[in-house]
Amino acid sequence: MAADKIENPDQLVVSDDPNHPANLIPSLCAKFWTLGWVTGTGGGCSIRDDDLVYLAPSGVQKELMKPADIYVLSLAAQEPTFKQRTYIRSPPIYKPSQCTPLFLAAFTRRGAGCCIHTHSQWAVLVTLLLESQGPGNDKVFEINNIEQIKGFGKGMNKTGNLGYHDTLRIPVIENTPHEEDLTEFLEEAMEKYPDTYAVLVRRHGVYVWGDNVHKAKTQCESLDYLFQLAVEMKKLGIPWISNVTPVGPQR
Ligand SMILES: CSC[C@@H](O)[C@@H](O)C(=O)COP(=O)(O)O
Ligand SMILES: [Zn+2]
Repeated sequence: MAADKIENPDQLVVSDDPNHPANLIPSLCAKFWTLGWVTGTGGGCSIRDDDLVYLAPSGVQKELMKPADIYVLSLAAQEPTFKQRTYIRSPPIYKPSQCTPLFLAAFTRRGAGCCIHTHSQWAVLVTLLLESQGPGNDKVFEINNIEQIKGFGKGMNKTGNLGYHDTLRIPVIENTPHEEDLTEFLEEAMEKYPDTYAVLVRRHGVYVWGDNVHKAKTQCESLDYLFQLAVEMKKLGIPWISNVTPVGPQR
């Protein structure tokens, strides 16, 4: 529905459907909280339904959010740079998530339907391990020959998922004092790694997106599994990249 045709914006966040974005954001964040992804108000999640983007408020306990707390904006109604954002629906007592411009980058530059931001300690530890490998800004997490890599799509406009022997690459960007200043770095990483579905933020966490909620969640869970595994592998002195020879028919 066109944004200017919406008569009662509050109705945008009222639905009996558990899969409605205004219900899903709170229920997903409650699940993510149990994984340590969105504790202490950090992290979050946003969902796009066609032109409408559903967002959480800033600085709230993300696991306790209610549908009535959700912001809604129309992508078409924004000015081209997305710097001055207007909302169709704003809950009275909050500000929108500081992660909003980063979520919007995933929606507009990648056509994503959902973007998840976690403060998972595994993600942070991976950035610290990469940092300890020496100076240089061009850090990338790389891993291959692990079954869970199959949880990732091959990339934008590509069909199918990565294979067991493929190398998964996740770029790392620098953290900034203000969340929205990360946007420029995130967009640069998206351009440099056109097939990536995630970007790590040094000493902060990770942004993961997908074509829809199911894919974003699958990729975020797969990545967290791989980050944890990678930390344990490092402790055991096992490299993240191995030259296992493929066996069986290659398809
Ligand atoms: C614990 S403060 C974390 C924030 O600075 C930010 O990184 C974050 O993840 C959440 O921002 P928010 O504006 O609450 O949605
Ligand atoms: Zn954050």
